[in-house]
Amino acid sequence: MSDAYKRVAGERALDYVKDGMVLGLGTGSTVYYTLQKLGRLVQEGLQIKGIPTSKATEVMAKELGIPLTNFREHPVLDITIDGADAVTPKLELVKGGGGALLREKLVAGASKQMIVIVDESKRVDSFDGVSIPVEVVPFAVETTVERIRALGGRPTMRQDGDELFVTDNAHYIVDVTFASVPDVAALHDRLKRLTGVVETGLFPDLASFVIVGSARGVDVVERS
Ligand SMILES: O=C[C@H](O)[C@H](O)[C@H](O)COP(=O)(O)O
Repeated sequence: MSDAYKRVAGERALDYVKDGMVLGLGTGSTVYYTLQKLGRLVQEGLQIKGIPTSKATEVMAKELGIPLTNFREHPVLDITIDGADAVTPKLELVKGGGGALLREKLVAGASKQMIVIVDESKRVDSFDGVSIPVEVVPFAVETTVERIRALGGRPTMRQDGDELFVTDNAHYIVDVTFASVPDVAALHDRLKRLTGVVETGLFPDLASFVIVGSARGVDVVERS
């Protein structure tokens, strides 16, 4: 059922899209449904341009005939539509399950609005024990992992089969859990201060609202 919930949320986000907009195109299995419908709308005449948040999304958008642009031409985007791995009632997000967190954060941060699309399984009360992706440089990665451990995290290097997972930006991902995350922004800041950390998958304040797909249809959740 989760795919049906992803579809309903992913498609609903397009109700907010209008002719002439520049869109941030997120990454993942929920955005998949947004892209499929966006491709159909473009074929029917909708005039938009997109900036993809990953190579995978770029490939899919091109296959679907969605016109693409870049930051040089459009440094400010109207709306980014993207998924998430976990969402709290304050609309704090964990992202990066697909490894695209760095470009996703750059694109969302340059957008007037970020619409997050999830199925209801992504709603959590807190990030206690939730796996948080952290993008790190390969050089001295062992040291960076130990520094993350020293902050109280339980880090695991993300694998891709027998190899380490490599992001679109040629970095690694460390998936980290913390037993208790009382302050999401503070944890992001502590991780970000480590020299080997490029970016974290914690998005404390970027979501404008969240569209949640469930058996009830869709709920639009505002920050509480
Ligand atoms: O790196 C991947 C992204 O942050 C995704 O948006 C996130 O992992 C959610 O993906 P999905 O919609 O496949 O659950």
